[in-house]
Amino acid sequence: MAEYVGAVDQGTTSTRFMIFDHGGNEVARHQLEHEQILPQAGWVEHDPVEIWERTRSVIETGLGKAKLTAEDLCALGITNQRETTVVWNRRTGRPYYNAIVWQDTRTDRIASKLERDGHGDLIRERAGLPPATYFSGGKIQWILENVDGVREAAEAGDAIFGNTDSWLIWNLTGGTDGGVHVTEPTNASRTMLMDLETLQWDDELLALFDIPRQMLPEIRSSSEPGGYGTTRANGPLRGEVPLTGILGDQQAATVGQVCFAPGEAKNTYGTGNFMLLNTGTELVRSKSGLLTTVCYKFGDQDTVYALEGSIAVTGSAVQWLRDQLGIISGAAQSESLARQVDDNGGVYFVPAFSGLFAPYWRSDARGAIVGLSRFNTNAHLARATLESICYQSRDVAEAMEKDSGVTLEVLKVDGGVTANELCMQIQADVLGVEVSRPVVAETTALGAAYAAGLAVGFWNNTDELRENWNEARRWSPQWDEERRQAGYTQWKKAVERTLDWVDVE
Ligand SMILES: Nc1ncnc2c1ncn2[C@@H]1O[C@H](COP(=O)(O)OP(=O)(O)O)[C@@H](O)[C@H]1O
Ligand SMILES: O=P(O)(O)OC[C@H](O)CO
Repeated sequence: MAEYVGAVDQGTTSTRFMIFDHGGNEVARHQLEHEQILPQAGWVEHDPVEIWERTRSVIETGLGKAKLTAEDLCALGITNQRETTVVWNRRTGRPYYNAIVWQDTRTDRIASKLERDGHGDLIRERAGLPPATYFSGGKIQWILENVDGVREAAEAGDAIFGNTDSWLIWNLTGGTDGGVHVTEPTNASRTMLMDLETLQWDDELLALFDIPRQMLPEIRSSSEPGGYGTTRANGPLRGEVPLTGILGDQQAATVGQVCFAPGEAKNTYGTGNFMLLNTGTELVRSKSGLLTTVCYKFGDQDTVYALEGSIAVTGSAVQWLRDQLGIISGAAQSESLARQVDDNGGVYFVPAFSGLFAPYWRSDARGAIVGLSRFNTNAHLARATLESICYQSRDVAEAMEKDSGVTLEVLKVDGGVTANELCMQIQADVLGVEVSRPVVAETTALGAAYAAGLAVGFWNNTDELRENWNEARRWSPQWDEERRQAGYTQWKKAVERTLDWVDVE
């Protein structure tokens, strides 16, 4: 009997392969970054061929590090950056264009026209999303309209779309030689093209973007007992392993954090931040700027939904301090620099590089550093950057409490930024709630492994998974209410200053 489950986590900045045992413990991992292609302001692309090559490499090396073979894996799960759009030719296997990444804002005119033409309410009602550059629908439309030959090929059934889950599964299952073209509801719910209730592509939504239905992958479940397909013996695993789980990365982290009960929430701190609250089988429509999304759909069980607060720029603001400003040499130094001061010295930084996502949804916003005086130093800017991560999280937490009626008592956290102890302390202070980080911080890959392992009976049910979760570290609020409120009031003023900056009409 195979004793392990494998998971590929295809993220915004890197691709990881991880192997877990039955206790949810990490057995091996390998990770490789890929290039961030920034052709002009607001555009962000990835090379899909590079992503597939990195995926092959991390699987081969990860398996080698663990001294395991395909026979040791009972199943393979995939989790991925959501929304990022790949269109490729099913006969040649070649992408027509680079992947257009979720952060890319080139479709701002498409999104604002949808609202202007009065289609916003239909999209909000049926897909659970506001018209925004973030989601895949506009990105597919942009490729159809701007890349030669794609529309004809799409109508002929040759040009097909996928998020990176579909792209990798198609390649892992044989590519041009019988690759399967599938996805599942957590990814599909981020396209603006799926009906949240039927979990099927919706013709009325497809018509708004003029997207031929035959481009789209088949929507299966997130944990598929029969499997979507098996890996090929000539592929990176050198053997046939059933592919049985797919989850968008933020939903995977929710599963990895075992938020299986309504009212349980997690916040993942990576390139951006994503707070998800499990709302059970009830579809809660947000009135406060959150997204309604599918949390997971395991086999033929009822669909579980979530409310999500998506924040575009958090960890990537720390990267900006390193790469564009050069005031730190590595992400971890943001902590030591910020610790040189006791507070932000009056400085607030709103990193609205891609406009503002939840709960504002303002593509006309751009970044601002406000409150500067001659007294301020790099240390204040580093501190303001960490605070911006925490204040943006408070914005979405407030919206979540309003929409759901749930009061957050403890926030489960994960992701790269949670290595920053100061940032997590500020988070507890800004929210006024306990913040808790688990022992296995790689909750995204773990969630994909859980989805895959549940499908093949490696784990019997979600109760068994709960037993694998253990707390590693907890931060308690230290600020008094007056300081908390004063800081948040200033933050809201700073956000106001970023709005209505670019003309998207
Ligand atoms: N010690 C740290 N302090 C602050 N930010 C950090 C730290 N370590 C990593 N990061 C940030 O975390 C992000 C990477 O986290 P990760 O969870 O790997 O992201 P993703 O899955 O989005 O690629 C980067 O944006 C990086 O700047
Ligand atoms: O790859 P991450 O961790 O930055 O997550 C990206 C999100 O899925 C975008 O919606």
